[in-house]
Amino acid sequence: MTFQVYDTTLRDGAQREGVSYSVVDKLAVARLLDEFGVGFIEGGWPGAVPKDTEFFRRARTDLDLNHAVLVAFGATRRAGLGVDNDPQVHGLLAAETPVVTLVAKADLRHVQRALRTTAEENLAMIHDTVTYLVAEGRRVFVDGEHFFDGYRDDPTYTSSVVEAALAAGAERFVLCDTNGGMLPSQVTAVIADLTARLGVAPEQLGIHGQDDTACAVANTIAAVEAGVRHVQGTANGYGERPGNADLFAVVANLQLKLGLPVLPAGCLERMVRVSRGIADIANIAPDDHQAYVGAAAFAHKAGLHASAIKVDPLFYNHVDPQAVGNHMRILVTEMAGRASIELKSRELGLALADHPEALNRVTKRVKDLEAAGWSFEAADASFELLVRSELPDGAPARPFTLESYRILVEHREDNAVVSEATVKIRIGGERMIATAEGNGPVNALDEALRVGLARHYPELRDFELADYKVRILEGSHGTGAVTRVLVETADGAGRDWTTVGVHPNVVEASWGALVDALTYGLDRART
Ligand SMILES: CC(=O)SCCNC(=O)CCNC(=O)[C@H](O)C(C)(C)COP(=O)(O)OP(=O)(O)OC[C@H]1O[C@@H](n2cnc3c(N)ncnc32)[C@H](O)[C@@H]1OP(=O)(O)O
Ligand SMILES: CC(=O)C(=O)O
Repeated sequence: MTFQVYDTTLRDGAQREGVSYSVVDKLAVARLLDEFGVGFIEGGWPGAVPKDTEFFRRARTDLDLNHAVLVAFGATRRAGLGVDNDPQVHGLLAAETPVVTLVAKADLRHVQRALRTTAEENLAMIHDTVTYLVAEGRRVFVDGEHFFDGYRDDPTYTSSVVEAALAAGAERFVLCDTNGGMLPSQVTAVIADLTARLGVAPEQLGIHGQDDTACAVANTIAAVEAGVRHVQGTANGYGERPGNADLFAVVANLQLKLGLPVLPAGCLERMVRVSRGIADIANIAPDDHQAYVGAAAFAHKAGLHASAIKVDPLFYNHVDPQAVGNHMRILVTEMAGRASIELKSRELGLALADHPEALNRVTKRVKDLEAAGWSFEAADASFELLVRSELPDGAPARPFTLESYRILVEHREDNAVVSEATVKIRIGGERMIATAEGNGPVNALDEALRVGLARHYPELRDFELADYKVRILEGSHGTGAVTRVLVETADGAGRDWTTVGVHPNVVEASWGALVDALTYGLDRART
């Protein structure tokens, strides 16, 4: 039986608190998932959720899928109602998908107390709905809701649910850990017990894990190791409560650890792009620390790690980051040793390794500055200026020399608060005095500096202050508090860079970061 990778981002993933996709969003997510190479995209519950009904209607004309087929999700017929007369079942047919997934109760307690029906009627609901849809030409999967809890409480009844679904023509019966309470060893044991009890092949089963014990991915892998060949999950693990099994981690583990080629060739390398694309559409900030796809998934901070990575990157990476479309990064912080500094410099195109004395000096300066409050981890541009200042060619010269700056903050009668900055600078032999207003002292200072530099450096027109972060750091060893400012600057051509400044005075800390930002940006624009 072929391996089935089944995505439910658009149905179970949309059950995450705070997520609300438009139809256009859903279509865009489906395209990304198709690019990623999943076999099945569960688009939603047509007939129950109006947006999902519309999604399936639009999908017929607007989606041109290469790898995946669309799946409509819904429930078995209602208790006591003929399947022919159940509007919800009609909604599933009207979606015109080749596959339908039915959620069915697999725990007798739910049957009796939540559905308020009998054990037999639940089996009949499953039988009737599956046979009806199969007769209508649909491939049918059955999601056994609360399968594992039901099996623990009453394995005989829960097994009869599996049997009923498969006997009626379901292609796969999906074991759902709906409450997400399972552990991998328990999943393994239940699958062995169920398959022995029923004499079914594990390949006829699927797995759907919720992440309430933070074991959804592990449970999914355990199920595959027990023979299951259908895995369900969502992009980035989005889903109800803590979420679902993260399909990216599941698929990467299957391909890279278990050697199962579950995606078409070339698709795994798209994983980071697809993950971030879906995060954008869902309007959820990507989790930098997410396994495989996070920006920090292959970021190394400890000096000892970097020294081994210099010998072989795989000494501290569990896989080649490029296999999933990610890349390794070396972070320069107080925990850096010479190897980290050398690797980071190499990443920036600087041959520090050829200058061992300079390497020693940079390492010492980084450690001293970090101890004083600097942070180079996110400020590559300041780090580059520092390294270059120790190399024979030197750092780029500052575009001006400062005579002085002054800032006034004015609280006016109408309660408006306006800042005004004046900078006095020299460019070559020329003395410039420039004044500007801003909505805050740093904004005013930035504006005044640009006014002063504009005639000599017209490129500055395209630079903009994209982000500004301030952090007050507690003093240590008898020193007072200092302020760290990170400034992100963009050049309007898709490039941005970050610089850092530290000082007890927030304006002076900002000034340091601003001057680094302009020095770095102008040098890059002119070389
Ligand atoms: C584990 C999961 O995540 S499964 C996916 C769950 N997703 C959703 O619930 C999102 C979409 N849901 C909806 O839009 C609505 O809940 C609807 C349209 C499905 C149903 O809405 P309503 O008719 O107003 O019913 P309500 O939500 O209050 O209750 C669910 C009904 O479905 C019945 N039901 C629940 N599970 C099943 C099932 N597997 N098979 C058949 N009927 C079921 C319940 O018994 C209840 O029936 P009742 O109204 O006769 O008591
Ligand atoms: C079907 C499903 O989403 C669950 O049981 O968790």
